[in-house]
Amino acid sequence: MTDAIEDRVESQPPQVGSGTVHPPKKPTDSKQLPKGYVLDKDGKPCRTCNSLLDFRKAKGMSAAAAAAKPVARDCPPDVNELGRSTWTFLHSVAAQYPEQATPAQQDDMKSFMRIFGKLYPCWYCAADFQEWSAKPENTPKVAGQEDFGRWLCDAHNEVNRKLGKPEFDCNLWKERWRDGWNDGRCD
Ligand SMILES: Cc1cc2nc3c(=O)[nH]c(=O)nc-3n(C[C@H](O)[C@H](O)[C@H](O)COP(=O)(O)OP(=O)(O)OC[C@H]3O[C@@H](n4cnc5c(N)ncnc54)[C@H](O)[C@@H]3O)c2cc1C
Repeated sequence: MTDAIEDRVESQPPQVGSGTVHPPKKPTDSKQLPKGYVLDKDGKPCRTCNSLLDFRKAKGMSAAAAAAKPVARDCPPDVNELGRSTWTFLHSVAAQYPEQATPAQQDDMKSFMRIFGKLYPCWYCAADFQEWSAKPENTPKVAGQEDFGRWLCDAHNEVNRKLGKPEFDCNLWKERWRDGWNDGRCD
């Protein structure tokens, strides 16, 4: 590992706009950044760490212009689109996971979640997820579909709580992600 990479990995990523937590390496004028705006590990604007609105404002657009500009569908995701797509993928993986997983499938799932936690492309989301799932009571439950689906629902609810969103009723995870709602609207 080169010095430059070591430095980047070991240094705390910068957060500006929420009050200076860690100064960016390439100084940015924090007064121009929206409150709570998160920079990437190199101190540059980070699209997958922020809402599109804040990303636009950080690039100098007024709040009104940022809100009024249409959202093109074929652009890189912001933190919300990335999150929605990722949860869709993860809950769908849970919905297809075997009811009783073999030891090899359980190992695969544990590895997958461990690597997922390292690679998720919103650095502070990934860090919080890794910290939560490293606690003994929160390690992935991979024995079978019900276990894993409920564990994932709990993980998602942890993020919902952090963001001040309502918790999802985990008794309903299969209706939401596997079978469709009992009222038939997904048929
Ligand atoms: C690992 C991870 C960590 C994240 N961390 C952050 C973060 O730190 N900060 C941040 O701003 N964003 C974070 N996000 C993104 C965030 O979770 C949301 O995806 C984003 O805010 C968009 O939310 P949403 O309201 O569209 O619905 P989402 O939360 O994306 O949910 C999509 C749909 O899933 C269903 N759902 C909701 N909760 C549950 C549940 N518990 N179990 C099963 N189904 C459920 C609902 O039908 C909902 O409409 C993270 C995403 C992931 C995958």
